[in-house]
Amino acid sequence: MTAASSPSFPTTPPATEPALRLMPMPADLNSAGDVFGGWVMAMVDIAGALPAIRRARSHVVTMAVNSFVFKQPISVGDVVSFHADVVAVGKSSITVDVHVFAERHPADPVVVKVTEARMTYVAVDREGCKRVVGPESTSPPGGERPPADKELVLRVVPMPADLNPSGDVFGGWIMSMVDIAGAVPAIRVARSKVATVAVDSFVFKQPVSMGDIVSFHAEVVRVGRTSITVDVEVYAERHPEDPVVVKVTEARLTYVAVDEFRTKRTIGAG
Ligand SMILES: CC(=O)SCCNC(=O)CCNC(=O)[C@H](O)C(C)(C)COP(=O)(O)OP(=O)(O)OC[C@H]1O[C@@H](n2cnc3c(N)ncnc32)[C@H](O)[C@@H]1OP(=O)(O)O
Repeated sequence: MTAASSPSFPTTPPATEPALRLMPMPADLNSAGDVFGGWVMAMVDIAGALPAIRRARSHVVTMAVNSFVFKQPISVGDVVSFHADVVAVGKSSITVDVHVFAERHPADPVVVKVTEARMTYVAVDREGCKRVVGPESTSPPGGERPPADKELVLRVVPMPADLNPSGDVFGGWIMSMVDIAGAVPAIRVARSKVATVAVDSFVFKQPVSMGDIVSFHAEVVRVGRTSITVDVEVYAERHPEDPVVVKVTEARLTYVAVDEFRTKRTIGAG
């Protein structure tokens, strides 16, 4: 691949899996009540780095923001998908287009394009010195495969603030992300807000480490009168030089459909 041409961004989400998929929280809002632009910029930077790391098979540093356009605001409750594609590879640099879509209004879901950006990263060795990007590897990551019948609902990269004193990712972080992940399909089925009523089972099978790309796959396994039970499986992709995927957590949670007064409501009843 040679130098990147002018950005040409899609207006609808591509069929490929997103690099990141997140649900912003109230702490991510600005004073106007929309998601803070700095949050979007930070997530675009992380999302763009992921295919760059895979292509480089090493760590990368962000060299430049070539273009960045906020097309629509993002709101709390949106499920935000960051799609990222390598568009050019130089001697040590990798240019990535990131296009961001928000799914909103669970009662009548719509997907809107919210941001598009072009970012350039430089491959670095363990000492932080730039290195030449080698030939592309076409082999997929080794290890386990996420189940085809469970939807990828969230994909997140934990940060140093999410670590416990042992240096692994804090179990509470994983539990909160599983809770959010399970709520995504539950909200779609309920077509309203939901409240978590129970964690039916939760098993930490492997630790999650800094640098892992953590994917949350979920499937609705039961719909009752007011409740929705969801299975969530969590996989971590690690070791960018020789990527491998491991299953780290599995859980079952139950949510209850609630109205605007937080009172339970019958699913499917208006
Ligand atoms: C998004 C968040 O808010 S997460 C924050 C943490 N969660 C909360 O704050 C929720 C606090 N809990 C509540 O507000 C209430 O318990 C509600 C609104 C969720 C439910 O109201 P309740 O009157 O307690 O509900 P009730 O006992 O009738 O159970 C409702 C449904 O949940 C199911 N349920 C209740 N307890 C459990 C349990 N331990 N395990 C599995 N399912 C359960 C019931 O079987 C019932 O399902 P169905 O209607 O499909 O047959």
